[in-house]
Amino acid sequence: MESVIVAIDGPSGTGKSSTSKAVAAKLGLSYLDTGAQYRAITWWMISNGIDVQDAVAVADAAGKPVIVSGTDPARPTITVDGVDAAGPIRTEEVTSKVSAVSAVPEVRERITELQRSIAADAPLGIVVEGRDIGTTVLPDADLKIFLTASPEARAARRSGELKGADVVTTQQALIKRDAADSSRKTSPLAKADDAVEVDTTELTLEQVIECVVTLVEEKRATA
Ligand SMILES: Nc1ncnc2c1ncn2[C@@H]1O[C@H](COP(=O)(O)OP(=O)(O)OP(=O)(O)O)[C@@H](O)[C@H]1O
Ligand SMILES: Nc1ccn([C@H]2C[C@H](O)[C@@H](COP(=O)(O)O)O2)c(=O)n1
Repeated sequence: MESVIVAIDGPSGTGKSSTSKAVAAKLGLSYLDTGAQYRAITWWMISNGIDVQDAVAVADAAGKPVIVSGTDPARPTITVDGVDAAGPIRTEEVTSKVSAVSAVPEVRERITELQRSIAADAPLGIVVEGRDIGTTVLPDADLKIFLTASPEARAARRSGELKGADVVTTQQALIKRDAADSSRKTSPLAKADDAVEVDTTELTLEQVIECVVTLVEEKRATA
């Protein structure tokens, strides 16, 4: 079967990771969480005492950490300089600083290059999820999906994950991060012109997965 490249973009909490992992597992494809890579470089900056608001310092250090992503959808991994970073990259501190670090062009250049080489090496194809995959990283992807959901639905999903987190505070934090990610100069969060938009507000995760699997199969059938 022909290799297939699927790009899944969208704001925070729309279901990109859950959907991408499940679709990749069902179709026997590799999986790449590009948000984890931006979180990993942010964690490295914090751990090395770099002021993330100092874009020049972040740019100067952007080439230093060695980031390795494992692409098995059943067990995605991420290491920084050989250290497992899966836990540390999910802290509140990293979440609050990742938009500043990922807005620095030198960071994006470095991570984009890494993403393209991982996608090119995937033997049967890959599902890559993020914010700029369809527009910038893989503009020739076979299928582009842009997931959306209302801020209320996204906040409710996230608060369910972060046990006991206040929904209003969670919603405000999501909106703030999306605004920063959408307004940066270099490859902002955006829907590609040829992406299929799927509003997940009223859909279960299983329905979204089924919808994307069908779109991939249709694409393959007409290729
Ligand atoms: N359609 C859905 N209905 C209900 N819950 C969902 C749906 N899609 C995802 N979820 C849940 O919402 C939460 C966030 O999903 P996920 O991490 O996949 O979103 P994301 O878009 O990758 O977010 P981020 O960009 O912030 O990493 C998870 O707990 C997931 O199980
Ligand atoms: N392709 C991407 C993926 C992610 N980012 C940045 C912006 C996000 O706020 C952050 C964390 O992503 P998440 O783990 O929430 O998916 O990483 C980006 O700029 N480009």
